[in-house]
Amino acid sequence: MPHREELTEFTPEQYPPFPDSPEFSSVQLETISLQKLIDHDTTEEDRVFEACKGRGFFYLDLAGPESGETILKGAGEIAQVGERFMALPTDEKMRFTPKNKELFGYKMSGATKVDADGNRDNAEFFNISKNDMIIPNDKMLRPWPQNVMDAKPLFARYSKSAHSIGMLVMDVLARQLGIDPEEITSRHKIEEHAGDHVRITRGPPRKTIEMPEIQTPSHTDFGTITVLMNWLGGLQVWSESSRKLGALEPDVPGEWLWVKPKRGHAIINLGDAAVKFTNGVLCSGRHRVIPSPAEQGKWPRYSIVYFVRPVDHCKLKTLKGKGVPPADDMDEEAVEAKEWIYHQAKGLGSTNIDDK
Ligand SMILES: O=C(O)CCC(=O)C(=O)O
Ligand SMILES: [Fe+2]
Repeated sequence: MPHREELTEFTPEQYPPFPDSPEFSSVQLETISLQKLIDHDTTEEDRVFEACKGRGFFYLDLAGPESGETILKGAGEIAQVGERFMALPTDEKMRFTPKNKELFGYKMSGATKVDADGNRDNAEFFNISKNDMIIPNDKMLRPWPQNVMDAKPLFARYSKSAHSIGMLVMDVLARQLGIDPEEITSRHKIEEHAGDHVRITRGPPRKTIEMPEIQTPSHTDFGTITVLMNWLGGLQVWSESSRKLGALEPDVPGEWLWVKPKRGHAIINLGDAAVKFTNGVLCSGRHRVIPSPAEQGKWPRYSIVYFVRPVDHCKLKTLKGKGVPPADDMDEEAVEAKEWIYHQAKGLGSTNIDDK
């Protein structure tokens, strides 16, 4: 295994700050304290509810609780695992492409269409299944690269912490909406198989000042809630919130606004399953990733995402609650989460997922 000195790509201590220029207009997001949510601070609970009904994105201050510290420290350690994996030859990485209608494994750069003209993305990512990381090696459902196996306890710890943070927020939202919190917890049991994964993304340094490349195309996340850690700019959100699911391009007029990385904080955003559960009361914000701005663009960009998703065999439907407008699908047999996520991913132009 290479020594620490050989890791040269993920060097957050060297990154210049996000440019302070009106050219790079950024979005104002609320900052919520994880500690206050754990303490059931009602003002903080109201604030998180408002943020999730609005844009569906907020910063989460991770300082204090053990789960927060695990994410803070663990994200950097996972990025180092990612740097080692991304440095492997392409043939080696392609041994881990997704199978079985799942999104776990490696996606090479260019595997996703970014627009109707068929232009392609230019970031690679690797998705590591939560379930395989939290069970003994002989029970795992697929092979993993040696450097992921070497860091399995780290992935297990990270997945459990991110999942618990996501569930804490969802519990607050359920109570605010009068949804029985058990309807949410039973659909997100950590030990049950789900599409949850840690995603390590690497985007290459920017080629030109005009930055025409798209690292991750315009999308809303498919799952319930996402815990994102990044160190360089590049993430953008669409200025207007929209609750329509699926389209590649924003369907309401607006503009892309930068989301400044904030040290010590995760960026939390809701996904389409949260919209579905609440019949559109909660919002899954549309976002994309382009190369980092100005001087920051000289570095390859790493991000570490954890997607909390409903368990494979639960029903994806509107839940009952006094704050949830009734919907047609409330009492009928609904589609199962695994199938629903597969179709959402296909609809986004992913060509690297397979139904075999
Ligand atoms: O890299 C980022 O900052 C965001 C990535 C993202 O939106 C995703 O992987 O769904
Ligand atoms: Fe995303």
